[in-house]
Amino acid sequence: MEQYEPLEIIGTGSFGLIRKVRRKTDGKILARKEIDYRRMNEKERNQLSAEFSILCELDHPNIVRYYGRHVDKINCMIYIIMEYCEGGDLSSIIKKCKKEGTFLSENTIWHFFTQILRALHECHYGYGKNKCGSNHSQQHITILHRDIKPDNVFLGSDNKLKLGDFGLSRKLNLDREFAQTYVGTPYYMSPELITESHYDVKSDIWSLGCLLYELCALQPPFQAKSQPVLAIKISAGTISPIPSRYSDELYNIIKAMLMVDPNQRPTTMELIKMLNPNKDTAYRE
Ligand SMILES: CN(C)CCCNS(=O)(=O)c1cccc(Nc2nc(OCC3CCCCC3)c3[nH]cnc3n2)c1
Repeated sequence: MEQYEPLEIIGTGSFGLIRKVRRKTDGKILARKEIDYRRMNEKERNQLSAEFSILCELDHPNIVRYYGRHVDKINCMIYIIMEYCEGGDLSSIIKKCKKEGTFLSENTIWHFFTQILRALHECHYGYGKNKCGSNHSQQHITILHRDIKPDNVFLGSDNKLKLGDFGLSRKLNLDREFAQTYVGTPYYMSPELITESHYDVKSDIWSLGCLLYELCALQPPFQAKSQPVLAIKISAGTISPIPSRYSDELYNIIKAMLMVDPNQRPTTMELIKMLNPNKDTAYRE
């Protein structure tokens, strides 16, 4: 018996669609990603199973919660059940500011940044939660999100930000090999991807820098009409100043994350310490 009542479609993507559903047992509203796996090639099927194994590891208040999955063999559909975020995505919030000619307050930007940073810290340095009973013990795993952008950050009903859509993420095994192929949003593509096409934790930091810049300026730091020109701007790494209403501290953190040399970019731990220099409990809830 289907335990979820389908409601309206929230949005569609390359994978299929995401729909609001109501759980019949307790009426809880959830989000369901619906994928027709007939249309998937081998690589996409592998990426999907990689996404599942990653979703099982992650359990954090600032990461979209994963409730489980169902395979409907008759209709060749795969369903991924996740937490529904009623506040919509950050890209909608940015669009609304642009339309109204308003800016986000510095407080709101720090509040948003701190939460996305905690989510990314969990991905980069968290311990697998093996919620799906996979064999490893509490072992350190590194998960690269690889597609951090305003469309993938949602506002939950607890008014907390949630990093979502690990559809392109990668689990790095212990020797931290580089994830080879890069996919994701060209705007937020890091310089090292343009040159050597290696992706690692510092590439997520670059994308986080682009996101923080866009929360301030309401537009990405690097823009161009064509990919080659965009690549040149990204490799040069020169950014226009953010609106003067924001503090130097905010601009300095953005500049640090947008250093062309990945080694000069801070890790999530260093960023957390910058945000809370005195307290050492910054990364705990
Ligand atoms: C780019 N957007 C403007 C698209 C319009 C759609 N509005 S919106 O701002 O995402 C929006 C509006 C209201 C509620 C929600 N809640 C929500 N959305 C998800 O995914 C959205 C989906 C992601 C892939 C691309 C298509 C959209 C969730 N995934 C897990 N929990 C989710 N909760 C989102």
